[in-house]
Amino acid sequence: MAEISRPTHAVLGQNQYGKAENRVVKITRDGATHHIKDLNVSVSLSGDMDDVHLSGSNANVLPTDTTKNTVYAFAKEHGIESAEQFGIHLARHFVTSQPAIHRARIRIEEYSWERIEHGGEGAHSFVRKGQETRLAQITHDGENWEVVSGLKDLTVMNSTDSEFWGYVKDKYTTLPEAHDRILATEVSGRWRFNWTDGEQTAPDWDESYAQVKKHMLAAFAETYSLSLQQTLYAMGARIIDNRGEIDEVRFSLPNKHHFLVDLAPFGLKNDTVDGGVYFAADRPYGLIEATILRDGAEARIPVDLTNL
Ligand SMILES: O=c1[nH]c(=O)c2[nH]c(=O)[nH]c2[nH]1
Repeated sequence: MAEISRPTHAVLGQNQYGKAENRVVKITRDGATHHIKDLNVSVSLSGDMDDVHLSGSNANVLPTDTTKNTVYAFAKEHGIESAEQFGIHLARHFVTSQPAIHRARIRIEEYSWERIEHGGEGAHSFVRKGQETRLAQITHDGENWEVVSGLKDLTVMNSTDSEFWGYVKDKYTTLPEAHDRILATEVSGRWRFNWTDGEQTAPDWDESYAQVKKHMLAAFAETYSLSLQQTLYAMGARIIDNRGEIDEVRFSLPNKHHFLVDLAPFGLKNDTVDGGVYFAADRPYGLIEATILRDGAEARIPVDLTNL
């Protein structure tokens, strides 16, 4: 092979590779009753990959095509118990079976389906749930594990019990103070587990997810809100206080503004008191983001959740 000359001033930095967005749908048959797991799995591997970048030798490269095949083969051979468990299994496989691969990161989006209830035969018809997308990211370096679970696109609204006033006013401030407003957001959240040692019993991933979502929604509903920031903190703190397996929570919450429409030109009074008519603005939107940590824990979830 011809030696490729190296640029003199260039040094290879962080690199990773793998097959992104493997869409895998697994049907499990239990007689006439079927079950669906519908995932989007992205594999990212790193390790001794200098040669492939610097000299073009592929001797250490497990093809991305193989990583794709592994995702499908594992779904068939081992099934998909939960996104987290499937990701752990894949990450362990890549790191332990390939000497040149020292770190595997598996990202999974899970789309949920619910059964179509009908009078006919069989239980094999489903409708895609329009609610949130469940997320999981599993990282393994041969020794430690990091599992971050989450969700996105969970839209929630409180039609009262929200105020926003007492804020700083400068010469550009026009926002009227609100003593009864709509509070709506599309929750994007991530939470990091303190399970890092593969020898220790792993959490029940599905139960944990269900409980985190329950606490998050209960805190949203039950918090009398003086700002979306306050509601966000209440949501995160409630998770930390109720779920001992979680050390860190991060939220990115767009404030989905609802503005009372001025109906005075039509002789109509429009206020919140007797049920208002609102304009639901899609942009621009306030964007409120924060991390809530267990006391003493280290922040590891990226600040920008689009990077996870
Ligand atoms: O809950 C809110 N937090 C803000 O920081 C803010 N800023 C704003 O204009 N409206 C709101 N609402």
